[in-house]
Amino acid sequence: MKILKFGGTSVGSVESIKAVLSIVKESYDAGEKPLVVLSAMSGITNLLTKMAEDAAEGKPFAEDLKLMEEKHFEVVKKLIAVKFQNPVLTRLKLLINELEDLLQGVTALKELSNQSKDLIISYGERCSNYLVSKVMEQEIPESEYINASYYIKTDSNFGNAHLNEPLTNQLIQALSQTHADKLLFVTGFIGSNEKGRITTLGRGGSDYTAAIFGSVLNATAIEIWTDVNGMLTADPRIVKKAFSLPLLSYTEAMELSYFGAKVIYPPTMVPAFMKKIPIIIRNTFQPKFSGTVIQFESGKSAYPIKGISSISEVSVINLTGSGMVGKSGFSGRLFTLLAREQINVILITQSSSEHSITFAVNPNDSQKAVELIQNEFELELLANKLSMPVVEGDLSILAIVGENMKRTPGMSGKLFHALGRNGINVRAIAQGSSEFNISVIINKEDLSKALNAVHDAFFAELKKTLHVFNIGTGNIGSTLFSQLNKQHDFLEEQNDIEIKVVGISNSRRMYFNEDGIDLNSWKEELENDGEVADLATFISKMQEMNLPNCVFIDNTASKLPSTYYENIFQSNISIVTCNKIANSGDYSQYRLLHETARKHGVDFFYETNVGAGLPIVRVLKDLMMSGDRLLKIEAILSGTISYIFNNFKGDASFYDVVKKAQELGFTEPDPRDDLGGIDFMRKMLILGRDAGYPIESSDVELGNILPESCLQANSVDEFYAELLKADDYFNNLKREAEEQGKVIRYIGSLENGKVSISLQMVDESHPFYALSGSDNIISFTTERYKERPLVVKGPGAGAEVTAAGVFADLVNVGA
Ligand SMILES: NC(=O)c1ccc[n+]([C@@H]2O[C@H](COP(=O)([O-])OP(=O)(O)OC[C@H]3O[C@@H](n4cnc5c(N)ncnc54)[C@H](O)[C@@H]3O)[C@@H](O)[C@H]2O)c1
Ligand SMILES: N[C@@H](CCO)C(=O)O
Ligand code: NA
Repeated sequence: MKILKFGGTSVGSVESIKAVLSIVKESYDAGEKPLVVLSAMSGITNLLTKMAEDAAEGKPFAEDLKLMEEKHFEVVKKLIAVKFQNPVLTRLKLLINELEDLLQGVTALKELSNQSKDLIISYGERCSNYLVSKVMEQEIPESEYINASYYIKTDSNFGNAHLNEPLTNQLIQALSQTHADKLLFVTGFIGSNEKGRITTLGRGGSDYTAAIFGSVLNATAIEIWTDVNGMLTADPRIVKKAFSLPLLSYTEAMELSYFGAKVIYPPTMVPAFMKKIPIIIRNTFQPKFSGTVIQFESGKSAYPIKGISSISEVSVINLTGSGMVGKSGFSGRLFTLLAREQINVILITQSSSEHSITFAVNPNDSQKAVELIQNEFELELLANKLSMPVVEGDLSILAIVGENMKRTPGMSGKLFHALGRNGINVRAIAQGSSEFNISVIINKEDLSKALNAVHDAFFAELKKTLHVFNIGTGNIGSTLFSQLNKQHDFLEEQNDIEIKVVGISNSRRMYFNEDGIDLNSWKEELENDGEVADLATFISKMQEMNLPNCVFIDNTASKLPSTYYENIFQSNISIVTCNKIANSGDYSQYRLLHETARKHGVDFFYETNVGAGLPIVRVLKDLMMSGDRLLKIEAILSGTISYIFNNFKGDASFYDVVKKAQELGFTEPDPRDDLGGIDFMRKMLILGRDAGYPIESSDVELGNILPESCLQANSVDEFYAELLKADDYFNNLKREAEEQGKVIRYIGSLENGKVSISLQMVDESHPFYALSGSDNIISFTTERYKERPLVVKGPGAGAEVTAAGVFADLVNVGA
C-alpha cells in the first residue's frame, strides 16, 4: 500500500482538489490501495489561529468564520452533484457551528489555552478531509473520512505533542483491519491525549501523520504531494539553473532541508526512515513529473554533490580566550547551556590554535546567547581568561551537500576556488564530521552571487546547451529551423552554445527526441515518427522531460499557446515568441506573465513582436532600464501596409499588391489582421506597456484604411473578393495623395500613454515620407533623446528577418 499526503496548496481550491482526486483515483485504479492524508485547505490553519487569538482578545471573528465556511461550501457546490449536496453541507455547517461555540467560549473566558487552540485548529483538517472524502465518494463509494485523533495517541504537550507509539500502532493496525477495503481520507496534523482531548503534532505535522501511518502499515512508499517539482539543486528563486533532483538519501535530504529547502521537515520523516520506506516528493500540479525519491541509499549521480543550500540570515558569535576556549569541558559547558535554553546552534567552527570558537545562531537568538554566556562564564570573564563575546550580523550560510563528497577529493578546493574567483570573502568554514556537507559563512550581500557561482562550479557543463521546444512550423518556424541548421557548427565552435531542438509541433502533428531532432529532416520525422498534435500534451511532456536550459518557442499566431505561458514559466522554462497575442491581450495578463517569468528567474523574450528582427523592444527596454523617460513614440510598424503603399503606384491594383505582400511572407496568416490595423495596434500596445503604461486595446484610437465592405468580410476569401471590388476606393485615395504631392502612410503614435493609429498623407518634409519596401520606422523621443529622437529603421516583416530575430532572442536566453 501507498500513503499519499497532500499539503494545503493541493487542497487549496476547486481546481487543485480536482487534481488531487485524479491522482488518488489513478492510484486506486492501479490497485495501489492508497491511504490519503490531507492538510487543511491552504490559509485555513492561519485563519483558525487568527480567529482563536482574536476571540481571546474579545475581537470579532464572525467574518473570518464566514470566509472559512464559504471556502468549503464552494467546493461542495462545484464538485458534488446537487442531489448529494445537502447532507454534506449540513455536516460541514454542524462543524462550523461547533467551532463558533468554541470561539464564543474563548471570547467569554478571555483566555486561550494551548488545549483550546489545538481543538480549534483541528477543524481545518477535519473539514478538508471530510469534504474531499465526500467528493471522492461519488466516484469511489469505498471512500471514508477518518478523524486521526482517534488513532494517533500522544502525550498532553498541546501544540507539539509527542507520540505514544505502542498505543498508536495498535489502533492503526486495528483500523486497517476493520477498514481493509476502504479508501481512507485521514486528517493530518492531529492526535489526542489519553483523555481523548485533541492535540496537534507541531511543525510539518501532516507529513508526520503520513510517516506514522506509512510506518505502521509498512507502506511501499510515502508520496508527499506539494506544489514544487521535488527538491532542487538550489533555491530556484536565486539560482536560475537549479534543477530538480531525481534521487537523494535520507541523510542528504536532512542536510539539504536543514539549510533551507523547505519542501519537507525531516524530523517528521523519521518513522519512515526507520523502516526504510521511500519518500517521494511530487507536484500535484504536474503529476506526470516523477519528482524526487528520498531513500536509504544515496545512489549514483553524475555530479559529485547533490545540492547547495543556504540560510540567508545568521549571526555569528566569536569567543576567544587564551586560557579557556578549547580546553576540554569548555565547549561542553557552552553548548549544553545553549541547548538547555533552546538556542539552536546552526554551525560551529574552531580555529586550530583552539583559542577561539565561532558559532552561528538565528539572529533573534544572538542577544540572549551573549547574556547567557556572560552569566555562565562570569568568573572567567572577570579573570580575563575569556574575552567578551563578539556578535556579527548580516551573514549567511552556504552549504554543499552530498554523500559522494566523501569519496571525491578536491571538493572543498572547488568550492573555495569558485568563491574566491568571484571575490566572495569566506568568514568561517565547517565540515560536518560525516563529510556530507561543507558549510561556509559569507556576507549576506554575497549570497546570491555565491550560490550561482558555486552552482556553476559543481553543476554546469562548460558548454551551454539549450533545449528547444518549438511550436509553429509555418513561415517563421520552418525558416528558423533552416537558420539554426546552418549556424549549428559555428555556434558550437565559436560560442560554446549548442542548440538542440527536442520537441516540434504544428497544429497537426508533434514529435519529440531528447537527443535533438535532425534539422535536415525534421519534416519527415514529424510526419512519420510523430504523433497527433495536442498542445496540452506537448507542454506536459516538455515539463516531464525536465531538461536544463529549456526554452519554449511559440512561432504560431494562435491564442491557445498563450494560455499556457504562466504554467510554463512556473516550471522554470523560458519563452521566446514572435506571437504577439500573449503580450497584447488584457493588461493584467501581460503583467502576470512578466511577473511570473521574473519570479521564476526565467527569460521572456519577444523582440519580433515589434518590427520583426529590428532591435526595437530591446532598445526601449535598455532606455527604460537606464533611467530614461519616454516622451513620445511615432512609428510605422506594419511591414505589410508599408509594402502596400510603397508599391501601390502606377497601374498596380490594390488587390494585386496585397496578394503580393502575402506571397512575400509579410502578412499575418490572416491578412485582415494587418489591413484592419489589429496587428499594428498590438505592437503599439506592447511598446506602451513596456514603457510602463497600463493600456488596454480599448484605449487605442484606431483609424481605418479599409472600406466598410472589406471590414465586414467573414472569411479571408470573402475579404479578398471584397477587396477586388474596392479598387475605386483605393485609387481615389492614391489620386488624392498624388495631387497634393504626398504619400500615404499608416502612422502610430504614443504620447502620455495615449495610443492612436491613423492613415495620413505626408509630404516630403515628413521624416516618414521616404520609406521603401516593407520598412518599419520608429522614433523614440525621450528625456535624453529630446532634440533629435532615436530612430530605428529597416525591414520590419518577412520570414528571414523575423526568424533571425527569434534566433537572436534564443541565444540570449540564460545569458
Ligand atoms: N511574417 C512576419 O513577418 C512576422 C513578423 C513578426 C512576427 N510574426 C509572427 O509569426 C507568427 C507565425 O507567423 P507565420 O507566418 O509563420 O504563420 P503560419 O501560418 O505560416 O504558421 C503558423 C504555424 O503555427 C501552427 N499552429 C497553429 N496553432 C497551433 C497550435 N495550437 N499548436 C501547435 N502549432 C500550431 C500551424 O500549424 C503553423 O505551423 C505569427 O504570430 C506572426 O504574428 C510574423
Ligand atoms: N504582419 C506583420 C509582420 C511583422 O510583425 C507586418 O506586416 O508587419
Ligand atoms: Na523587433
